[in-house]
Amino acid sequence: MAQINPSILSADFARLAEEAKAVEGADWLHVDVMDNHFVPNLTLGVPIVEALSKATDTPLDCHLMIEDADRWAPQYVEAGAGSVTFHAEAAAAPVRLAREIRAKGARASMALKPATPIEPYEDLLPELDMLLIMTVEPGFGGQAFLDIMLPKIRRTRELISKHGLELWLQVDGGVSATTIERCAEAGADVFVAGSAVYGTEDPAEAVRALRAQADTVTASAPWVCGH
Ligand SMILES: O=C(CO)[C@H](O)[C@H](O)COP(=O)(O)O
Repeated sequence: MAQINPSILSADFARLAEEAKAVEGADWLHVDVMDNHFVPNLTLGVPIVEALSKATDTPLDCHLMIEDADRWAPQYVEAGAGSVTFHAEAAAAPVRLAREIRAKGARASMALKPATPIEPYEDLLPELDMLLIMTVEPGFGGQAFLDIMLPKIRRTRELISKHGLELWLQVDGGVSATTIERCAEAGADVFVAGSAVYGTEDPAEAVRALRAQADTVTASAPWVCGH
């Protein structure tokens, strides 16, 4: 079954606890951590992740768009994140970092910006629980989906199948009712959606509708491993 992870980047930051509760049927809550260095935007850090983890039963999927990921990522596990995604472009030692995240008890995930190819990371895939392919340049919600990322999603799904891995394949950026099926057909099974969830009157219903839409594709996909 497809997973839908609402991105709190599109939520009301003055009411984060309520906004987290508004999507409690979601699989994970996607938390965008930005440092104004790795991306040209600044959001939140460890103390807010710690507070959010106490405010909701939905597990936190923390996406670190920050420099010096090796130093900071383990602190997000300690703050309560169930999954921590670091960027390949920001990690000095991605294998060591993924092992540290797993050893601390969270799922380890690595993200690729649009211009970063998957091929140099093929041998690292067994070290990861999830691979995130950015379908916009990271930094802001509400951007248009980059169709040119679909071949990379397809190639990544082929590598996952080739190695027989149970790795989740997440897409983030511009995911909506008009793009989610294309992502699912290409091989994604975890979908981050910001404005397509929080930009609606009923965020919980938006999550259900997106999941149902993605499931029309993933239900018959040969690569679904029943998560
Ligand atoms: O990581 C992100 C931006 O860097 C956000 O998660 C993403 O953009 C979600 O917003 P939307 O669904 O509106 O594109």
